[in-house]
Amino acid sequence: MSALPHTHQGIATGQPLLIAKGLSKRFGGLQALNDVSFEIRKGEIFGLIGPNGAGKTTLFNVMTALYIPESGSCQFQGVELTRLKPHEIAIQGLARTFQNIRLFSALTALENVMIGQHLRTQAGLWGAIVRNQATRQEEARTEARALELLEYVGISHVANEVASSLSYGDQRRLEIARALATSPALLALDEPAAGMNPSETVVLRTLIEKIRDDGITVLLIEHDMKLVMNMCDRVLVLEYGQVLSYGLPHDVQRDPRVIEAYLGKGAAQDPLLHPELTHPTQQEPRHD
Ligand SMILES: Nc1ncnc2c1ncn2[C@@H]1O[C@H](COP(=O)(O)OP(=O)(O)OP(=O)(O)O)[C@@H](O)[C@H]1O
Repeated sequence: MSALPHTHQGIATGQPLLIAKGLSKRFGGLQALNDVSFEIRKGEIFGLIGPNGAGKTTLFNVMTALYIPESGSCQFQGVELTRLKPHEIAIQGLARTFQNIRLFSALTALENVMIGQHLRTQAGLWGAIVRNQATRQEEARTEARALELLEYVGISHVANEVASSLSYGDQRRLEIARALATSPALLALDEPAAGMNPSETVVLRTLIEKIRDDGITVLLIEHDMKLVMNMCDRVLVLEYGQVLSYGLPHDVQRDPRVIEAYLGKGAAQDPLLHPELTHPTQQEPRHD
C-alpha cells in the first residue's frame, strides 16, 4: 500500500482540530447560516449534509475564508480562519476541492498536482528564472512527489494527459491529489461523488477511508446519504442555515427532524419510507 509522502500518522484522534462557534452569514434578506456551532475532531471523517440550499457550501466558504461571516468564530489548530484571506487558508493546513471541478484543464494531471505543491516548495522567482541546481533538484522532487500522489489516488497512468481529457471520476481524483499536494491536516471535499457512477463511488469511498487512515482528517459535503452514513464518523445536518442534528450517523439517521427534512412531514412515523436512513448498511435493493 502506498502511503502519503507527508504523513500525519500518529496524531491522537478525538482532539478538536476545528472549532466553529456561532457562525452566521447573511445574503441580503436571506439568513444562509444562523448560529452554527460544531467541532471536527482529529482523525475523523466528518460529514456535512442537508437538503438543497441548507447552507453547506456557504459554511464551507466561510471556513475557507471565501466569505466573511457577520458573527462567530472558526478556530483551526488555534488559528482564527475567519480573519484570514482565502490564499492563507491552505498554508494553515486546510485544503479543499470544489463542487464544480476546478482544474487547469490545459495542463497535464502531473502539472496540476505539481502546482498544488507550490505552496510548500522553496524556490523563489529568481530560482525559477536562473534555474540553478537547487531549483532543478526541487523540481525533480516536486515531480516525483506529484507522481506518488497520482499513484496514491489511483490515476498515475494518466499523469501526462491533459486534465480536460480525463474521465469525470479521474478528474475528481485528480482534484483530491492536488489538494493533498498542499500537505493538509484537514481535507474538505465538496460533493466528491457528484456525477459518479456506483462503481466510481465505491472506489472513491475506499480512497477517502485510506486518506483518513493515513492520518488526514476529512470533511465531506455529500448528497449521497448512503455514502455519508456508511463512512462518516460523525455528521452535522444543516437545514435553513441552522443545525438540525449533530452526532453519530446511527443517531442522526434516526432523528425524526432529519427524516422529515429529507422525506417530508409524516415520514418519521413510517419506517418503510426511509429505509436508507434507518438501515444505512443494508445493501440489498428494496422489493416493495
Ligand atoms: N453568493 C450568494 N448570494 C446570495 N445568496 C446565496 C449565495 N450563496 C448562497 N446563497 C443562498 O444561500 C442559501 C444556502 O446556499 P448554499 O449553496 O450554501 O446551500 P447548499 O446546502 O450548499 O445547497 P446545495 O446542496 O444545493 O449545494 C441558498 O438559499 C442560496 O440561494
